[in-house]
Amino acid sequence: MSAHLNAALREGDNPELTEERRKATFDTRKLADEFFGSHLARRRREIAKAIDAIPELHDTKPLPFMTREEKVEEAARKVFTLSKHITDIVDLSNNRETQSLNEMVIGIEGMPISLHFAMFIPALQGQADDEQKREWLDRAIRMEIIGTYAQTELGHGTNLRMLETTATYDKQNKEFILNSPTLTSLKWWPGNMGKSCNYAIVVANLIIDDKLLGPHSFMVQLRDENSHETMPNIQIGDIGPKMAYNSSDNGFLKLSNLRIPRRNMLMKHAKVQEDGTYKKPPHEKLAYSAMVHVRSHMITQHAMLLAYALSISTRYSCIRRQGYIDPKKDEVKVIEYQTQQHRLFPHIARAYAFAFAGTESIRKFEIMKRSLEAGNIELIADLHALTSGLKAVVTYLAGQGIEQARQACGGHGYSMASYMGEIYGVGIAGCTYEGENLVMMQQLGRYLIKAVKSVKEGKKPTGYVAYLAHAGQRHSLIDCRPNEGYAEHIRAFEHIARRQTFRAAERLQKYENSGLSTEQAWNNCTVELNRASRLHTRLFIACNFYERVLDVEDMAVREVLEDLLHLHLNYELIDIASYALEAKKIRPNAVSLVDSWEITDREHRSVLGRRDGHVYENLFKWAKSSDLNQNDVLPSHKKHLLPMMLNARKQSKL
Ligand SMILES: CCC/C=C/C(=O)SCCNC(=O)CCNC(=O)[C@H](O)C(C)(C)COP(=O)([O-])OP(=O)([O-])OC[C@H]1O[C@@H](n2cnc3c(N)ncnc32)[C@H](O)[C@@H]1OP(=O)([O-])[O-]
Ligand SMILES: Cc1cc2nc3c(=O)[nH]c(=O)nc-3n(C[C@H](O)[C@H](O)[C@H](O)COP(=O)(O)OP(=O)(O)OC[C@H]3O[C@@H](n4cnc5c(N)ncnc54)[C@H](O)[C@@H]3O)c2cc1C
Repeated sequence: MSAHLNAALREGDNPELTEERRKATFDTRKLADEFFGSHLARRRREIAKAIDAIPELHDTKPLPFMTREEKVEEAARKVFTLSKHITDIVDLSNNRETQSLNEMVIGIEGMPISLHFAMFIPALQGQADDEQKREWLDRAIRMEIIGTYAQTELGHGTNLRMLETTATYDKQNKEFILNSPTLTSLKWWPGNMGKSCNYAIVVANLIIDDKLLGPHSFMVQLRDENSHETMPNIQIGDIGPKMAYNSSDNGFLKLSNLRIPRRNMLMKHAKVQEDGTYKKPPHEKLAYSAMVHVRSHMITQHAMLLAYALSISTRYSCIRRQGYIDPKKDEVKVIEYQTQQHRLFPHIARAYAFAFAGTESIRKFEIMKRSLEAGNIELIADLHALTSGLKAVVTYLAGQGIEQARQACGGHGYSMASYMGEIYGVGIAGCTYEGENLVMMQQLGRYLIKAVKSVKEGKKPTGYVAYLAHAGQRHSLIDCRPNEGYAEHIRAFEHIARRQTFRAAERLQKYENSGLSTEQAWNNCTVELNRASRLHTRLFIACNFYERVLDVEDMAVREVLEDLLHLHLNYELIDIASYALEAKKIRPNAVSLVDSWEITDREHRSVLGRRDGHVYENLFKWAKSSDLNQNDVLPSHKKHLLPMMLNARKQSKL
């Protein structure tokens, strides 16, 4: 490719990076079109330009230099400023555009209305009936009210059936009485609940006539709409600092026999009539729809966090020179080391693979939503299984990739100037929220076991589990030759996933036959089952990547994506079996592959990942701006250390 076509080339950049960009074999804009989809890629460029022109939307100082209070204030200031400009910049009905705007302006550390958009509005859309939507959804979209999703409690997050918050129906007054009967029943963790929100969808166990009917969703007003003071019978507050996400006020909530009208239970699916008659939802788990919504969107978000970390460390690896490969020549860029390439490139391939899988999971969610609107509940189980597996595998592997990217930056990677610590902290939170990863793996495990049972009954499952019914002709990878093309790799993947799934199913059967209870037998097999879920999900990601690459029209882009696909399939197979690895072809395109993510410096917030590559002068500038450098001698030094030393000196003179 001729250099002038590389959109990332600019005058005045660090020559080390310019040299890299001149080597690109493809147009980074065209690859960005594939990574994001051409509409979003174009819109992201327009959004970045619009933000450049509005100084109030820029960070007032680097976020790592701010205290928690300053971060919370900064996020609130930006949300307010954005509210004046947002409709000029993005189409509010487009989730991914709005998400990109948030990432560029506010960043990844949280903001006062994260949960409002991530769960409060989706829960209303999925669970409120038409009349309730008219009452709350429109106001929520206009941001007249700000809400959150309050489900997790101090004592229970995973096991939703044991939530202790109760909603008892009082027929006489046609009200629900919401109560937190114990310390462990306090709602704990909901984002923005501590200080920012004035409403919450509270998940509570419904009780009618002393009968426990399971978790249901209730609209609760937390604060006065004018004074923002806490409403009577409610206690709320912030749960304190966390590993990351410290711009967000995750909160606690205690409800003391709070009375709310009957119509505050979200009644699109389950219903409670005035006389207390209960109508079951058409699918038992429809009340969990907001979680499935978030899980299906988490895949692209975590692909992006991985992309942030990798573009920082790939660019930095091309300006960092250290050591020699040929002692007669200059010190080399650290990217030249085979180990550095091995450390970074498979994760670059994964970032692309995850982004494509994320686009697919969002597409599947939209299809399920439309079919549900038409009264069809068939797709719910498939989507729950798919998103449970993807959420768990992608958040875990992305976290590993971010940590490798940090280590690839050496000492400077440990400074917050790189921003790696925050990206990692935010990334790994995804392993826990929206369902702890190992628990979500078991949800997919249940689905796989059912599929095995149906294969054994002579049926042919369809969709993502169809491969379980294919007779595995080969029993060992020894027969598998990579020169038969990528389809052969996929078959090897299928073979490994199928073998593990059958192994787990057989072990489960053995324990069940031995007289153990279903639950005990299940617990004895969960390591094997989770392994099967992990392999199944990695097969899905690989397969989706393969099919996606076949669709690419631009030949230069297709070629580089095929290089990544080749690396991905081999690396993943090595990770799950033993196989050959080929990473050298990626080297000339390394910087351009990360440039294609078109992450702006404003969005990166990283000195090491600067697009222009001028790292060292800016690291020095960064260090000088530390609060600790504002005084030559720190007050704390004068107060504690200096007297200590003076005292020691005095003592030694005695
Ligand atoms: C920005 C984000 C901030 C973060 C926010 C949060 O974290 S918010 C808080 C996030 N919190 C969490 O994420 C909490 C995580 N915990 C949970 O989601 C659930 O309690 C559970 C899924 C672990 C178990 O639930 P359980 O004990 O009720 O169920 P079970 O295991 O006995 O299975 C029974 C059947 O139900 C099926 N099924 C289950 N879920 C779904 C679904 N969504 N759809 C469809 N189906 C579903 C399952 O497949 C099984 O089907 P089968 O095989 O019988 O045909
Ligand atoms: C940053 C962040 C934001 C959050 N935001 C929200 C929010 O907005 N709203 C909200 O309601 N909640 C929120 N949460 C809470 C979150 O959803 C829960 O913490 C999460 O679902 C995990 O549940 P837990 O804390 O009960 O973990 P636990 O279940 O206590 O997990 C502890 C360990 O037990 C294991 N374990 C538990 N059950 C099983 C099982 N059945 N089989 C095998 N192993 C098991 C897990 O694998 C894990 O190793 C947030 C959490 C975080 C970290």
